[in-house]
Amino acid sequence: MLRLDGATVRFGDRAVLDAVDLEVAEHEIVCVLGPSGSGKSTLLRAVAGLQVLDGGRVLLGGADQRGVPVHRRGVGLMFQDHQLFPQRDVGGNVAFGLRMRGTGKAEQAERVRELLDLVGLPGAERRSVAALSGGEQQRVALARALAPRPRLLMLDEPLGQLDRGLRERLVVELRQLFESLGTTVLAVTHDQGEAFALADRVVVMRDGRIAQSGAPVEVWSRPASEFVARFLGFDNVVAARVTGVVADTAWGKIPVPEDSPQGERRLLVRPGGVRLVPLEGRPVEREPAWTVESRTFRGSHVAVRLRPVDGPALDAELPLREAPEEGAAVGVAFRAEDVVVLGDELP
Ligand SMILES: Nc1ncnc2c1ncn2[C@@H]1O[C@H](COP(=O)(O)OP(=O)(O)OP(=O)(O)O)[C@@H](O)[C@H]1O
Repeated sequence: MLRLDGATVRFGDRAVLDAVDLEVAEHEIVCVLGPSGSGKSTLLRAVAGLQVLDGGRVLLGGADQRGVPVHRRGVGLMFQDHQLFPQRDVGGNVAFGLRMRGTGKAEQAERVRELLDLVGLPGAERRSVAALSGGEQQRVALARALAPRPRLLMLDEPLGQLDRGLRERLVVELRQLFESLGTTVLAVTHDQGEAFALADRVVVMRDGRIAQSGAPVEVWSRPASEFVARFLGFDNVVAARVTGVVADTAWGKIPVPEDSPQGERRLLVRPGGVRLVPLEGRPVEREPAWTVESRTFRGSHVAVRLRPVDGPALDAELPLREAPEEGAAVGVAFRAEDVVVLGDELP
């Protein structure tokens, strides 16, 4: 459906998109994720035809889009601030793309009715958009983008301004809607939760390049690099020397999965993979105690920060009944399946 081939955009001497290769298959939902300024919006704009490439190609359905204007690309766009027309009612907004294409009045009305049903606003045609809540405006913007049946729907921070509860509900609705319609979607967001809930595949960007691409569960469980791990909020990263299935670190010897990269590496320990073990009966000189520096109740678990005798702090996630008091001395063990030996950063 969509292919980017070495797509490059420069502002001055800085490549904001740096030879990006990306494919999106028909019916696939791809979310581009990355910190502010990593080039996500520029990528969308390049696909839409709002940004000219300095190098490489954008292909839609196999056809090079060089010189093809925005309205001829057959893509639907939905931006963060909705950009609804305040002087038009809901129906007028949803019908916009259809009017532009010269669709007949009766067909427009039928399609608008169908889309408002679909996005959960049945019968809202005559309502004023100014009187809608943020979530309702978002639905109208979505209906408007879907009305002309675009072959590719592109969303830029689609739920950006809404409050968290509403976002979490809408993201589930969006996914169900796109699945039932078979819509091909390319979305960008800086919110990992949103990307992981919505996407079949996530693409993590850094400085105009793709740092990792894969199914949500794959990226979550095996971040490719320290950058991706930290971007996903994993802070338990430590230098390690890996030999076979054991890593030597400032946190002691840590078991690692079989077939892990060997030698001098960075190592990620997911907080859920830290276990506490009783100190009694253990030779203290071999297994020095850790101190519980802080504990924070997080609802479903307790986040415990542990400090070794010498070395960086380690975060653990424990069930409430297992969480020790602040200041307690504990022993620590690691589950190999929650340890990831990180790959090298891209050059
Ligand atoms: N027209 C422009 N002229 C100069 N620099 C630009 C222009 N548009 C974007 N940039 C720069 O390109 C970089 C990437 O911008 P882009 O909007 O693609 O990032 P982003 O990942 O979408 O960020 P955000 O999450 O903050 O929207 C930024 O550093 C931005 O300042």
